[in-house]
Formats: sequence, C-alpha cells, structure tokens
Amino acid sequence: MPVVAAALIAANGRILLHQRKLDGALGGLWEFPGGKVEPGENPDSALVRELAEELGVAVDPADLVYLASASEPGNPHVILLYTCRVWAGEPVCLAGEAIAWVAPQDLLAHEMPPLDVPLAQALISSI
Ligand SMILES: Nc1nc2c([nH]c(=O)n2[C@H]2C[C@H](O)[C@@H](COP(=O)(O)OP(=O)(O)OP(=O)(O)O)O2)c(=O)[nH]1
Repeated sequence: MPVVAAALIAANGRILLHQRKLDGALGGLWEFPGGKVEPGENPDSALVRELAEELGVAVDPADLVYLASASEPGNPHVILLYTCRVWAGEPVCLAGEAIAWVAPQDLLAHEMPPLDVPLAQALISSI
C-alpha cells in the first residue's frame, strides 16, 4: 500500500513536521505530511491532494522531487518521500495535532513513526 510524504523545505532551511492526532494510529508522533495513495491516483497527485488537505498549501507536481522510500517487514505500507521547496500559501495545521518548522539537526529529536526515521536520515544526508 503506497503512502506518499513530503519534506517541505523553507528558504531558511527548516523542514515542516506534522504531528499526528494524539488519539489515532501512531498518535502524537511527528511525521512528514502526506498520506495514502488512493485508487486511481498517481503518487504525485496523491501528495498534492494530501498537502492541500493537511496544510492548506497548493503544490505543483513539478516541484516534487523524489528522495527516498522506506518499508519494513510485516508492514504492507511503503512510504515514498519527496522534497518540495516551492508551494503557495502558508502551511497551517488542518488535520493533525500541530505542525513545526524544524532545523535539520533537530529532526531526529522529534519522536517519529518507524518509517519516518530512515526517511529523515536520508533527508539529512541529502542537504
Ligand atoms: N508516516 C508513517 N505512516 C506509517 C508508518 N507505518 C505505518 O504503518 N504507517 C501507515 C499509517 C497510515 O495507515 C499510513 C499513512 O497514512 P495517513 O494515516 O497518514 O494518511 P491518510 O489520511 O491517507 O490515512 P487514513 O487517515 O485514511 O488512514 O501509513 C510510518 O512509519 N510512518
């Protein structure tokens, strides 16, 4: 089951993390915003939709740059991480518990779901 996620990278180098709702699956953990690819969608269009739903921003699929994927034994989900440096609108928290702009060196200090950890490491290595 494909899941797509984005590292929004601001001009000052900070990266947006999204805190999941406290009461749901993986509650309270900090992740890269995104979600499941629905039937009939391709990964880019799913991520554009999720970023609009979760953050209220408009992203051009051409500004999504694939970076890395993560999966784990026994879990049907595979997460594809894209970076994005261009969007329209100021991100706000529409669906989760909170958002935060985090310096790269502080990413791993945030408690993350398991698959977001190697994605964060790949991101840190890439910038
Ligand atoms: N970000 C993240 N998601 C994970 C991990 N492990 C894992 O099973 N997942 C699952 C939880 C969700 O079912 C799915 C991510 O989708 P989501 O819950 O954020 O987005 P969504 O809005 O499309 O999903 P939903 O509310 O309809 O269930 O991936 C992980 O390590 N990180």
